[in-house]
Formats: sequence, C-alpha cells, structure tokens
Amino acid sequence: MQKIRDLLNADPEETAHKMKQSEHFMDAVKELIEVCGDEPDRQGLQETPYRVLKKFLEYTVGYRQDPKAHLEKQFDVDHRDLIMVKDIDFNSLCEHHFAPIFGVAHVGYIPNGKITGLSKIARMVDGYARRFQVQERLTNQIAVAMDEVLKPQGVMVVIEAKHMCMCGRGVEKKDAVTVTTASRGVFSENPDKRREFLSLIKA
Ligand SMILES: Nc1nc2c(ncn2[C@@H]2O[C@H](COP(=O)(O)OP(=O)(O)OP(=O)(O)O)[C@@H](O)[C@H]2O)c(=O)[nH]1
Ligand SMILES: [Zn+2]
Repeated sequence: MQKIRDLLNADPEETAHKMKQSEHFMDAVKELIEVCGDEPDRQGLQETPYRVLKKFLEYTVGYRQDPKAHLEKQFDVDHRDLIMVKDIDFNSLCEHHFAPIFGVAHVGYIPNGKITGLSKIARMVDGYARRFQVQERLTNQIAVAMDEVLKPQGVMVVIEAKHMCMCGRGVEKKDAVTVTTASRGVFSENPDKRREFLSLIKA
C-alpha cells in the first residue's frame, strides 16, 4: 500500500500511467467486470481498468492538496458586510457507493479586515469536493476552512446537491435535492444575517 501511495501526485494522468504497472489493481477491475457478467478482454473493456483508475484519481485529487491554503491569498480591504460567492458548481464522489454527487455551493462571509480572492473560494470548495465525501462533511469543511484562515466575523455555507446513489439506483428518486447548511460566528447568532444570506441565494 505504501508503494502505491509513493506513486501518487497531483496529476491523475501521470499517476495512472505509473500505476498501470500495478497488475493487482488492474486484475481487481477485470474481476469486477467478470462478476458483473461481461468479458474484460473484449475490445471496449480492455482499457477500462486504466480508465477507472484515472477516473478515481481525478475525483480524489483533493487528497493531494491542502484546500485551505488557497485562502491564504488575502488583501487588506475595509469591507464590513456580506461577501458571497454563489452557485459554485462541484463534482464529488459519495463515500458509500463511489457514485457522483454534483451540485452547487454558496459561500458567504463577513470579513474582519481581510478579504480573499473570489476564485480561491471556488478552488477551496473543489479541493474538499474532490475526495470521498458525505455532503454534511463537505459543507462543514468549507465553513471551517473559511473560519480558520480568514477569521471572519461570520461564515455561512449552503450546498444543494444531487446524489447519483439516490437517483440512478437504490431508492431511485431522480429529482431529490439535498440541502445542507453550516454557519459560524454572526450567521449562527443573528437570524437577520442568516435571512440576508438565504434571500441572496434565491435572488
Ligand atoms: N447523510 C448522508 N447520507 C448519504 C450521503 N450520500 C449517500 N448517503 C446515504 O448513505 C446511505 C448508505 O446506506 P446503506 O444502507 O449502507 O447502503 P445501501 O444498502 O446501498 O442503501 P440504499 O441507498 O438505501 O439502497 C444511503 O442511505 C445513502 O442515501 C451523504 O452525503 N450524506
Ligand atoms: Zn451514495
């Protein structure tokens, strides 16, 4: 296992090429194909173990970075009200089924003398999304990162997402959308601030 970890880096393509040598992994995917009832050696499936590996490395690239670090790019600006980046689309993988979770994150904060780059908030969201996740943890990790790095007066995060494990299999509720929230500081204490944030999501 340690040997495989040593091969990992931030480029899924490069890592997948190196790991292609890992017959153990390739055989496991071939076995899965067989268990499902198909033939791993037929043309369309020959490269599939490699594609599966690359896909997983793409979906989990967030393990090989510190998403919080993006927020360290800061500027001194005296802004005392809400700053919100909404509709940040993301792709994640559910940790129970390895099925896609996709949706949008709305991230808002009231700064305390320092603001961060808007794109950095989206990069940080992607860093946590690109891991095996449950939506609740993803929501909290985003709020904690904003709180710890920017030390704002308050932060609020809302995520709206669809879980393919609920849509395409199992209970098969294709229109179900899960909404989660996390808040810190003034957004936890002041209902007016929460209302302002929530009204701007709809605006
Ligand atoms: N709370 C939470 N649950 C999730 C998330 N993603 C998937 N799940 C749920 O994880 C649960 C796993 O339940 P299990 O009974 O172990 O798995 P399962 O037999 O495949 O369950 P079904 O999906 O009901 O067929 C399911 O209820 C999923 O809906 C998430 O982000 N948050
Ligand atoms: Zn799932």
